[in-house]
Amino acid sequence: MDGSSETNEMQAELDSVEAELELVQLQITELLQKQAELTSRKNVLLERLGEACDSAQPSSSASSTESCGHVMSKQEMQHYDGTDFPWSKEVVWNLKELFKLSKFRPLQLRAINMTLSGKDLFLVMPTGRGKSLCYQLPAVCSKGFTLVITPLVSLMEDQIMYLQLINVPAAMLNASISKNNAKAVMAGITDPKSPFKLLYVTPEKIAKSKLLMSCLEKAYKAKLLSRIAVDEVHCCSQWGHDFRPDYKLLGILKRQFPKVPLLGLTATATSSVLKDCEKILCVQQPITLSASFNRTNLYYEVRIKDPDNEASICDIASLIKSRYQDQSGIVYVFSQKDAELVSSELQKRDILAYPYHANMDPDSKSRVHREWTANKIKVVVATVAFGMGIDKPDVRFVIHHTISKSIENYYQESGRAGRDDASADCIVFFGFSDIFRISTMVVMENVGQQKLLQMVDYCQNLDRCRRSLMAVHFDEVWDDEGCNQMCDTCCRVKDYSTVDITEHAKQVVQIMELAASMDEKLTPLKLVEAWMGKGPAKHRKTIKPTTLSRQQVEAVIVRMLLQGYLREDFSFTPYTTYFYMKLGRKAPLLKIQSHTLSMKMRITDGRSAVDTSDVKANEQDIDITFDPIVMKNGCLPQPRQKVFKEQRNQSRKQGLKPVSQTGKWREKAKKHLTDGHREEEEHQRGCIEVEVEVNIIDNTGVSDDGKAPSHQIKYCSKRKSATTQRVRRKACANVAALDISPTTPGGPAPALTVSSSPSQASIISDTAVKELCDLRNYYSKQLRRINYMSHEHLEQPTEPGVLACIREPLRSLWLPRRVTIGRMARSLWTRVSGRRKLVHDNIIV
Ligand SMILES: Nc1ncnc2c1ncn2[C@H]1C[C@H](O)[C@@H](COP(=O)(O)OP(=O)(O)OP(=O)(O)O)O1
Repeated sequence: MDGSSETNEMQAELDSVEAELELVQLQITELLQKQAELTSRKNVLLERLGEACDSAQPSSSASSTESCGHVMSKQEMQHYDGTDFPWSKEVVWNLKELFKLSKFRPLQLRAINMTLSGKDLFLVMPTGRGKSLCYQLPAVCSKGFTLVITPLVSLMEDQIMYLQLINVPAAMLNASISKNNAKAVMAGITDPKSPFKLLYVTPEKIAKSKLLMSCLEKAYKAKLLSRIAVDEVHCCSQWGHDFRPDYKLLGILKRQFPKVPLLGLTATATSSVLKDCEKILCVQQPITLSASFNRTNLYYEVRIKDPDNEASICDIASLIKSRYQDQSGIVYVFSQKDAELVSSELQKRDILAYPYHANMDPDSKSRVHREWTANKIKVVVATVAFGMGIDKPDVRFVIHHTISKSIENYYQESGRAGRDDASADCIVFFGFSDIFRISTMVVMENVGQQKLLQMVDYCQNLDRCRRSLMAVHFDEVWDDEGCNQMCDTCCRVKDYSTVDITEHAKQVVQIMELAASMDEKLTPLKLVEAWMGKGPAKHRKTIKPTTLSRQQVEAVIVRMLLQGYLREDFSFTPYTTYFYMKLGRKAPLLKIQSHTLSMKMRITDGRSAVDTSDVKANEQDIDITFDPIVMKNGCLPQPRQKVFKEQRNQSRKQGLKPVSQTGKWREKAKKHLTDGHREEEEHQRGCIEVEVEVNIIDNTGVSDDGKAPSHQIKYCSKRKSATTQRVRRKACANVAALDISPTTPGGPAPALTVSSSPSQASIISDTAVKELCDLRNYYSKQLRRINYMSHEHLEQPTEPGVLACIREPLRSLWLPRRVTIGRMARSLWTRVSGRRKLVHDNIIV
């Protein structure tokens, strides 16, 4: 054997050893993960066991549970549940006579006694459990007034209306009140007779009004400022889901008024978010009281959504008509367009439903809200804009037409049901394509993808009670027994069986590998189709079509995604986000003989199956909703009308050629390029020409949580082409001047017009130069700010050191939304590199 073949053999063996090592490493990681899960479960159980023993022996000593910052024994805690405080009689009297409530809910009395004792407190209580009472009642029992910081004017108005109704004097200061009114309120702050017991202000007011701060200073000196309540306190922290920059400046309150007790209230805050809030608000070792998030009166259920949008709305309509006749409810949808569509479809089916979304004028919004509250409207079909401040006690159902983007969001939204403690239902319609629809929207968020997958897991996981899956997100354990058959998984436990899906998963991996070998990327829909024996034959070759139903196919793919055998792959252009499937980290494990993968599925007639109606629906020609997932500004193409399906089927029957071979294509390519779709075309090489309607929604148009990007195009038809590089060049050359004219968010006119065919004189257009200058100015401004603030922080004796000087300025630094800056940078890069390439290719010099 010569030297070189020996080297080759050694190299080959090394490769195989390395591959094996990689597999072993994966198995170790899996086992470690399992170990971590079991250990954390063990710890929780031990803690609960300890608690159970403690409560069985009340005299035994003390372990601190609910106190986070400040260590307080259990006995000490329980002491605050008593009614032997100097203020207790007044508190109980006011509860009954003023607030007309018969008794306190869990933790309310403890929180009230603690804040009346002058302690700083964080109160974490589920939405609708009565946090407001914990500062309203103490306000009435104290001298002077309580300052309440609230993020929304509508929330303030709601509270003031309610307080006026029960004869508690309250005032507010915000941009919507008249100058005279504001003057009177300012005077009231320092009035020893305290004309109001509660003063509601926005955080912006605290940050910007020097007059307010000086009035509060005087009130503090005169001992009239009895308490500070910070509602939605999680808004202080960037790690919370609803960060507001002005909340960051509220630390001034505790610095200026150190002796005034502070009460922070929130429905959603993890311990790390609270730690952050503690620092931002400058409170020293506050006590944290956390009420259980388990809403025992809510029944949780997940239903599989029909892929056909119309059919899915039909399902919702018949559900409402059969189960909730004449009852009040909410249907949450993904987009404003969905809100309009679903509400009008429900109306057609005699359901009194109205839409609610951020793009409606304020009058229409408040009319819908008012009439729904007064039971004149039965159902509100809403985006997430219908949120804070919704406090209708008798909401009997909350249906999600599309899954929420995280468990926390779902908990909040579904939590609007059953606030009167009577039973209510929370039902999600879980659709395969919705996962990717939302995925592309949250891709720019910090842990958006991770949170979405947790929500998907909630919908798909039949191993555990829905409640217990939700509890993990609130650092709680809700036993399956504790669910009391109040979720569909617990109710139908006998209908489920664990199925070995290893062989199915292997087939999926084969299809993915085949696609990779052809240098092709598969969208989720293409993967489903290929596995089911549909779509281009090259995607499956010798791989046998699966015998599973479409719904099972989707379930297996989702399972593989959740477990890391598959993963998402995004591809970005300045205008579009593309979504594909990729083999995940764990995929190689499926090559090991002994490795198995299983999941629970519903059993009917001895086989894991789905409703026959669903199978039927699946056997119909499916829509090409995301083929590939062409996202315009974070929004997926919407299902087309039947007419388009027919057109498409017809063209399929006729047999389609790659469009680059048709003369017609050139015309189209030219048109599309002139329409400014050049970047999209680049991503569509190797695709079959199909008609897809792309739903592009502008900044005001997607899902009302501000994630919508910028272009103001409503709808457009788009062609996915099999164009080649050569064709594109040619088309490009045919086009004399190519204008890309994006519109700025909310602005009607195109903000920029960049010639993509640079003249002899300018390699980079004026607009691009302007953009570069703007970007440079922006960064130099931020840099100046960092310098300035670093200097300021170095001079602060409380937080010395280099770390503080770096961390603090960065904390309060204003940055544009991630999406905006990402898009700006990408757009700029595309243009600059495009021009650089042109120069390089000697096209223009
Ligand atoms: N002890 C009680 N007994 C009966 N009802 C109560 C009690 N305390 C409060 N409520 C009612 C009053 C309201 O209608 C409802 C919700 O109270 P509220 O203070 O608005 O909740 P919250 O502030 O925790 O919710 P959100 O997080 O939505 O702001 O509960």
